[in-house]
Order: sequence, then structure tokens, then C-alpha cells
Amino acid sequence: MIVLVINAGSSSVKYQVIDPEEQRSLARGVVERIGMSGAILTHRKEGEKEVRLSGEILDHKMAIEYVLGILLSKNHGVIKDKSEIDAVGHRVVHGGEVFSGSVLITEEVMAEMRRCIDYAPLHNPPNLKGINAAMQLLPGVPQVGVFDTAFHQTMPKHAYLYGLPYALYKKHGIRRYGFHGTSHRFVSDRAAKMLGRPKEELRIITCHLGNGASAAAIKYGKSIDTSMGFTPLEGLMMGTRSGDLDPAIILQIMHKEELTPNDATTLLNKHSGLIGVSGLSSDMREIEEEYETNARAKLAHDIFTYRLKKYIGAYAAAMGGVDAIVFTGGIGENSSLVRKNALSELEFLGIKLDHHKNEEKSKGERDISAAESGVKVLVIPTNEELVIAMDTMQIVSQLKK
Ligand SMILES: Nc1ncnc2c1ncn2[C@@H]1O[C@H](COP(=O)(O)OP(=O)(O)O)[C@@H](O)[C@H]1O
Ligand SMILES: CC(=O)OP(=O)(O)O
Ligand SMILES: [Mg+2]
Repeated sequence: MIVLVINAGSSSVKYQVIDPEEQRSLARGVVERIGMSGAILTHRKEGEKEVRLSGEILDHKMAIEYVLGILLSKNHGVIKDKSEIDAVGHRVVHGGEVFSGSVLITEEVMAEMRRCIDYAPLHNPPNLKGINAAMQLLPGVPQVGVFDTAFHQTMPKHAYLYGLPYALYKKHGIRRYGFHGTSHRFVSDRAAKMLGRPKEELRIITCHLGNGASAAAIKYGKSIDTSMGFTPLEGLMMGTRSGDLDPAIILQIMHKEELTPNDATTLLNKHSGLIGVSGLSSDMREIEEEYETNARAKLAHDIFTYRLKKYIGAYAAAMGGVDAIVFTGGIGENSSLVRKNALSELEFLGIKLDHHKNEEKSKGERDISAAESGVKVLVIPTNEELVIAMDTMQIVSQLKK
């Protein structure tokens, strides 16, 4: 089986061609600068060198057309005919309260997704554009939606409601939804497998640390709390997003700096976090390069890890204990300094790193806890695209029955 996985953002489309039966990726890439001058397609066929093409790509449909073109091409392609694509799996960021699992995309599902636009005005419209484009370009091919919010639909009410008038929840759906669910689900399942224990027995804290970052408390296989909220802005500090702050600050800076709601949204989402504090970069690698020499880079890093530590403590409390902590995402998988600082002085919770293992530059799944640690500390590379392809395969094979 061949599944095309699509993650459509506002000006980019990431894609991957996956054989879910073999759990193998055949090709992957990204189209960037859609609708701007000088769009770029970066494509890599498995086992080959990356290629870059540029052109004018006006919209998401053209982007996916371009992608299909390269997938069919003689030199860099992986299929001979469009009909070899059995299904398309789409990342959809916001599924509201309607979607607690992946679904076959129908007209009704599309209508529900459109209703969720209000909740995720930055994310859902491009996701829908990607779906519409794929439907037009691959007519008759089943399309599946996999939601960032779905895995967190198991949170209890006391975890997902804010201390706001209850009517706002009823009227406008104001509540915590949580995101990165596909990743939290995948790495918590992998963690249980690594530990050789059923997930129904385990309390796991998963830390997805990429450009966006979130932590989740997974108790006995279910998400019971997570740090992102109504939108992906809440919780941990991120590359360009503030994470938690006193909401009164927003009103105050809008007033003092004469900002419109749009300006404030941009300030909090694009100019805050690591880049805002350091004035240097949103990229953790660049922050770490100057950790010893640049006080603001160190400060940004320290805020990042201090806040992560606080969430780990909070989620251990929320679950009445913790059996494993998982680090994933570009930062979680690669930064030994983030892992070391976030877990420092947590011995009282039974958490003890093996510093040698933490520093090892290996890729892949690994246990980096000390032998005597009561809590396992695991590094597990995430693979959201594989999960999307697997869910897509499962839903499509049920269709055939
Ligand atoms: N070796 C490394 N050390 C520290 N940070 C790293 C390393 N490699 C990648 N990162 C960081 O990972 C982040 C990107 O994570 P990734 O999961 O790829 O992002 P996205 O959320 O866009 O998928 C960046 O901040 C990058 O600096
Ligand atoms: C929902 C979200 O924050 O996604 P990303 O990490 O891809 O920005
Ligand atoms: Mg990622």
C-alpha cells in the first residue's frame, strides 16, 4: 500500500510517501513560500541526495500538483502512475470536540472542519486547502484526517476547563484542546513497548520539544492533561511562542504599545519565546552555541528548561507518580543540555539521568536513565507522518471490508 501524507501549513506543504505495511518512507519533502515569489520544493527520495527546485507556486493546489510531478518523475520519483497512490492522509491541527480519532474525510467531515476554523484560524484553513487540492488532483482516492487534538479528547473536565465563566465554554468552545497528540500517542506507545509493559499500567510524561513544544501526562494509556491549550500558544516556552503568561500582560501591552489584536497575536506567536528573550534565534542549536558566551542566550535556555521542569513536576503530581519520561522532537531528541537541565534536582521524584548515556550522540530509541533511577528516562524519535500513514491504512482497509 502507498499513502501520501500531507501536512499543509499557511505557506508550506510538507509531504511524505509511506508504505505503512512495511513502515517505510519512500520519499519526503516540502514546498515552501507558496504564494510568494521564488517558491522552493525540497525533495528527497529515500537513500538519495536532496534535490531543490524553484518556481512560481501560487496556491496549495499548484504545490500538490508540483509534488505529484516530482513523485512521478523519472529521476527523483517513486511511482509510475498517480493510481499507485492508494490513499492520502492529512494532518489536521484542530478537530474541536467532534473528532477523538482519525476519520475518512467526507462532505460532513469537511463541514465540521470548517466549523473548527474559528478555533484555529492560523492552522485549519491551510489544512483544508490541502485536502481540497488533494481531492481535486486525486479524485476517488480515499482521504483521511488525523487530528492533533484527537488524542487529548480523553482529558477530564477539570483538566480541560479554564477558570472562566462556564457559559464561554458552552457558547464559544473555550477550553483546553491540546495539540501534538499524534506525537504524544506515538511516543507513549513506543515507550510502553521499550519497557515491555502494557501501557495500561504506566504513567508517562511525554515532552515533544520541536519548534512548537508541549508536554503531556499520559496515565494508563490516556492523555489526562497537556500543556497546550485552546491554541498551540499555551504551556511551554517555544522557539517563537511565549507559552504561559499572565493574561493581563496582553491587555497591558496592547494598550501601551498601541497594538491591534492581530499585532498582539503576532507578537506572542512569532516574536516571543527563544527568539524574543535571546534576541538571537528561535533555533535551539544556535541558542546552545552561545550558551556559555551570551547571557541572553543562556537566559532563554534557562527559562525553557525551568518551565519544562515545572511541567514535569506538575504532571507527576497530576498522575500520583511517574514511571517514565520521554523526550522527543528536534530538541528533545538531540539536546542533552535541555534534558540535563530540565531533569536536574528531580532525584526526589526518583528521576536520575545516566550522564554518559545522555551525552551519547546516537540516534534512535534509547534509555538514558541511571540503573538506579526509579523513573525511566527515554529518548524516542517521533514520527507523526508514519502514524498518519498507519491510521490512514487502517481506515481505508475497513472501507474495503
Ligand atoms: N543537535 C541539536 N541540538 C539542539 N537542538 C537541536 C538539535 N537538532 C535540532 N534541534 C532543534 O530542534 C528544533 C526543531 O525541531 P523539529 O522537531 O525538527 O521542529 P518542527 O516542530 O518544526 O517539526 C529547533 O529548535 C532545532 O534547533
Ligand atoms: C500545533 C503545533 O504547535 O504544531 P507545530 O509544532 O507543528 O507548530
Ligand atoms: Mg516535527
